[in-house]
Amino acid sequence: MTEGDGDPRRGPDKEGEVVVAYLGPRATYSHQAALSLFPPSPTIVHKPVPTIPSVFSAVQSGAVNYGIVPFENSTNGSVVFTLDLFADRERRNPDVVVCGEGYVRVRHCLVGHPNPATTTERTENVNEERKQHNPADLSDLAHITTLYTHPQVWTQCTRFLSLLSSSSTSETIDRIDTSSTSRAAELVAHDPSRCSAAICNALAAQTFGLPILRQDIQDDEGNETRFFVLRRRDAPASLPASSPYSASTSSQIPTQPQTQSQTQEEEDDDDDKDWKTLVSFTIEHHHPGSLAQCLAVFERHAINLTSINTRPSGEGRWNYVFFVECWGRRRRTRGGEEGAGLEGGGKGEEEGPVDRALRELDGMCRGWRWLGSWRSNASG
Ligand SMILES: O=C(O)C(=O)C[C@]1(C(=O)O)C=C[C@@H](O)C=C1
Repeated sequence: MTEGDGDPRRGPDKEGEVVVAYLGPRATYSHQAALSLFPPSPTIVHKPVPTIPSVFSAVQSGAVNYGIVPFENSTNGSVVFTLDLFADRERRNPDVVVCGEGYVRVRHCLVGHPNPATTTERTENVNEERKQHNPADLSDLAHITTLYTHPQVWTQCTRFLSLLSSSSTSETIDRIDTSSTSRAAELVAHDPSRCSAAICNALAAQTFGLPILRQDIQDDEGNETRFFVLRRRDAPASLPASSPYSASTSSQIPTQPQTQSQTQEEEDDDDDKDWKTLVSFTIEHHHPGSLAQCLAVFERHAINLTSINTRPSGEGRWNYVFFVECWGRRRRTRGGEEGAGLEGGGKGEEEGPVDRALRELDGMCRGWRWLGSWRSNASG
């Protein structure tokens, strides 16, 4: 594996090189997603960038081939930073689409400098025993006055954080948001007061030379985050063959014998099963039923929705962009502008249910955007 230098303007230098941007610095959960979706090889460059917006802009500008962004967490839901970048109110990332997904187990640790008042060689053993026998005993963490982590993390660790607050000797423990969990560890490693701690993963603790004070502090043992792989819409639609999740390495979709009662939509659906699509649209808010009519389009084409999200559209108060994720894939992706008439078809690709649904949606909403279709990699 080669590590990039963190400059989002640095693009693919060598022919055949595939550059994958992720939220850095090293060891973030996004980095872990990047490593599992694009396993290290001489042609893969994993490139840390400082923020989630910089992952989008590196993909949009073509500085990198792919970008990895968190989309939702099993404990606390949607990653609003990512949704806002897809909502793209300022039209900064019009060409960014999703082309893959991956899941990462999220096991948080509290990392930081040990409490000098309770840390001698002898007391360390006592502390260890105390932690094992009574996990609620946090008296060795009484020196912590400031916590750093990514904003998505606080509500994944509510139980531990309330225990920590109630056993703290300081009046309040300040919580400071950071751009990523590894950045939190980096800040704590350089904190001369040694009274701060970060919530991050075990690899980040090791990377920044910090002891792990508590392990597995997330509320849910099975805590997991789903990440998207981004590409430019004019780049190849699939992940490189080296990715374990590329279409060429996934099991082929079995061809089902057509039964007499199978409709055209059901037949198309078989071809596109295992694929997911993300679409955003805006509606006329003052028309009763306009959202229901847009959603009914998917039902008419027998398309199962898997999630719905909203974000403020930025066009007046209480107006929203709706995000619909559904099973199936868009087959026709070339040509004109989204939401202002329909696009031309990809060569040799017949329309499928998603194409037909988008055609209908076009006449029903104010504006819409296809945000990508990809082969699902659901963790079950
Ligand atoms: O900060 C990181 O390590 C990230 O990769 C970001 C992120 C997120 O934004 O959801 C990813 C997974 C966890 O849910 C917490 C933080």
